[in-house]
Amino acid sequence: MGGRVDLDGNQIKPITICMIGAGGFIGSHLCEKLMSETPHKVLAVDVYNDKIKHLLEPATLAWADRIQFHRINIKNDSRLEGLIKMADLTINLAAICTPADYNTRPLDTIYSNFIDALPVVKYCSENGKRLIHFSTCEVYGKTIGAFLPKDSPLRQDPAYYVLKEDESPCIFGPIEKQRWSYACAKQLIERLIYAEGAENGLEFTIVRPFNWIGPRMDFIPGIDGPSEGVPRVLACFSNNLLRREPLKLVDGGESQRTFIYIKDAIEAVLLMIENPARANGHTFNVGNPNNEVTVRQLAEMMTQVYSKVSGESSIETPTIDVSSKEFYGEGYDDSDKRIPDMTIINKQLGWNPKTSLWDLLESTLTYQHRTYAEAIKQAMSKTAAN
Ligand SMILES: NC(=O)c1ccc[n+]([C@@H]2O[C@H](COP(=O)([O-])OP(=O)(O)OC[C@H]3O[C@@H](n4cnc5c(N)ncnc54)[C@H](O)[C@@H]3O)[C@@H](O)[C@H]2O)c1
Ligand SMILES: O=c1ccn([C@@H]2O[C@H](COP(=O)(O)OP(=O)(O)O[C@H]3OC[C@@H](O)[C@H](O)[C@H]3O)[C@@H](O)[C@H]2O)c(=O)[nH]1
Repeated sequence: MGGRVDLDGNQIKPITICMIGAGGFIGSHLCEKLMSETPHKVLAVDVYNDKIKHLLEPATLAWADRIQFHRINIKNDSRLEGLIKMADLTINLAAICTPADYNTRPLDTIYSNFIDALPVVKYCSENGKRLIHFSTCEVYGKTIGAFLPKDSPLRQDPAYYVLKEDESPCIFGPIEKQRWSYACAKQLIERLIYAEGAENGLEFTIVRPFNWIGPRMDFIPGIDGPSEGVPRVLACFSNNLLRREPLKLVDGGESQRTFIYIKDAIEAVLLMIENPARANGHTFNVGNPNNEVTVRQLAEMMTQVYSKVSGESSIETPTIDVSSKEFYGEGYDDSDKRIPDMTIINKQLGWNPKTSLWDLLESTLTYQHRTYAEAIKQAMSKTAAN
């Protein structure tokens, strides 16, 4: 670890990072990377720590003196400012960020993504601390192309769908489509952070993740999360595959997404952490434009990959269609297509994603099978016995 240098050839000095939401999917991978490959210290803040337990115990771990867990709900805990003051950099990951919540718990969603983030921004600004804030690709909303006639040739023109940090508009649906409560709250906190930078000199970086996926994402309903819970698509489809039930395609599975392997994305975050002069004042798309699929194609690929890694044949009817109203309830809406432009992150940090969709699904579904297959079998035989 000694002699590590940044992109400009300068020695990297160890820093202390206050990581809020460190116990979540992205936080757990970021903590792992920081512990295994850097000398930095982490003050890990979250209400849960199950996903980072392996980094906190036993006390004999090589990095034991570099990571500390603080069980804090940032909504109402006065210890937060002290931790931000102790750190050189704050990374805010805390949020409600599963689409099933946006239209069913819009108040919690808006409070979590805007109101609860306000003190974090304020403490960083007042104490002259650097902030890396996690926003989302959802701030772009729908593409301009989505409003063109279905047969318009302009739909093929990247100018109408590639999402650029410094050019693309943010296009949300009407207020009664509460799906956009999340995107809108994230957009406003981005604008506030930007304004703190412009008016009060806050040193900030905004990250817009484009569907990062991998091990430890969300939960498997009825195993390590509520049976009626609806996680993001990777965990929904994993759950269906593990239970040998059809994968549900919302509104025909026509929406398009680009998926990036969590480990590629974490490389980008580490570059931001260690190259402040290149990252400050910027908003970065972090995604993999080469991994675009429709949700239907994702379902088909996951079915094939799962069959390979589990050794089980796939079921006769691998997918079924379901309406968004049935699946998510009233007020759901969707982003049609999400291709990140990579110019800015490439220029500032020289970063590019590496892992193909097939490869990232193979390693992720191998993890899902190893972690959950036995527990699902037991849970299902218990239900059958009752
Ligand atoms: N995973 C993605 O592809 C993706 C895409 C776009 C944006 N993001 C953003 O990245 C961030 C992290 O996402 P993730 O996928 O790791 O989600 P996650 O739900 O796994 O992690 C969020 C963590 O924040 C914690 N948290 C929430 N509210 C808190 C509070 N009041 N006090 C303390 N801790 C709290 C949760 O307990 C959880 O561990 C979020 O801001 C999300 O909006 C993620
Ligand atoms: O079982 C399912 C689950 C989901 N889907 C569809 O799959 C697509 C992807 O769904 P996800 O649950 O991963 O969530 P989305 O990509 O819509 O939003 C995500 O984007 C970026 C982040 O800010 C959040 O993590 C989340 O809002 C959507 O079109 C959804 O309707 C299904 O067809 N079936």
